[in-house]
Amino acid sequence: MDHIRLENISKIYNATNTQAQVALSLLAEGMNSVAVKEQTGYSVGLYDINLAIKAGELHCIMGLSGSGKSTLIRHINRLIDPTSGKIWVDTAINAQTNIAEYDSAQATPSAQTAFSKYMPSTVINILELDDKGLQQYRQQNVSMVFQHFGLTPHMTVIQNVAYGLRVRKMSVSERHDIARHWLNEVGLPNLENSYPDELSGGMQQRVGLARALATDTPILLMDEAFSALDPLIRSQLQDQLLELQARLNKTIVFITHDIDEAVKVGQRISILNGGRLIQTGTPIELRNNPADDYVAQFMKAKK
Ligand SMILES: Nc1ncnc2c1ncn2[C@@H]1O[C@H](COP(=O)(O)OP(=O)(O)OP(=O)(O)O)[C@@H](O)[C@H]1O
Repeated sequence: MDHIRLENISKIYNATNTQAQVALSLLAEGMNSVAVKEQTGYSVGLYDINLAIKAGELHCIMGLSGSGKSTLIRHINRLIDPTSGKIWVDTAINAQTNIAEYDSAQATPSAQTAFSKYMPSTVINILELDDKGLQQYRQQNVSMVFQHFGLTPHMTVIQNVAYGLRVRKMSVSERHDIARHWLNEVGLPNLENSYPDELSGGMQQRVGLARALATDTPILLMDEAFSALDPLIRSQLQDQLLELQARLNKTIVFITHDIDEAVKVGQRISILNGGRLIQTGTPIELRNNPADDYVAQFMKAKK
């Protein structure tokens, strides 16, 4: 069952719609994003991305610097709006959904038609949301873990973790109970009254993870979340994420430029190059059947 589907998503930065059409036409003719930038002056974030992310999968987005990874993930919570395309999200899916049951209850002849034909009321194009709808979508469906943690320095650890719950009409003690639970889950009990700068990088990112998990959203976006950490700590957090994912069953979109990390944590990996989606597959599919040299080089670089 698809949870998120990007349909013909393109993003041309700093261009009006008319200006962007010039860049899009060149891209449609096969010109690469560097040449398009040289010729038009516009940066290509993404071009014609079609990608379905399944409910409950940990999906890695891989690619070199500038390939469009951050641009892609930021479309899913609409920190960035595309130049063109649609973004479908099934808002009926939550982490508690028994995906197997849900799947068999839906007649799904193909992934392509499942969204529009069989789940019309819960599958929404998030680009059509108004401000209130967008706020609600963000609160209920999607949370994010950032590369540089993004913690608020003057708040204690527990206040940081409970922060996302403030918008829900919950008492402080309720919010703190939930925050305490998640701090425990990420292996950080007894640090609730510390401040972020008293913690190591690895601990700060555990707080970032606990904060994202505390909101109980079904979609978790992780943008190079472990990239700033030492290899050993990074590996521990990868293990912890896999262990949590096995229990929580969230849909996780995980950006990394490290193929070893992608192969370790990703059930499927999508590889971007110059704003284009080159290939999506399991690590084994990518290794055995790379779509081009770029993918082959990545898979060869794997330790
Ligand atoms: N705000 C912006 N204005 C103009 N161009 C941008 C902007 N953000 C990104 N770009 C361009 O879009 C392309 C994709 O950038 P993006 O940051 O999505 O790539 P990335 O794969 O996440 O890179 P990195 O690994 O370095 O973070 C790049 O050419 C970049 O220069």
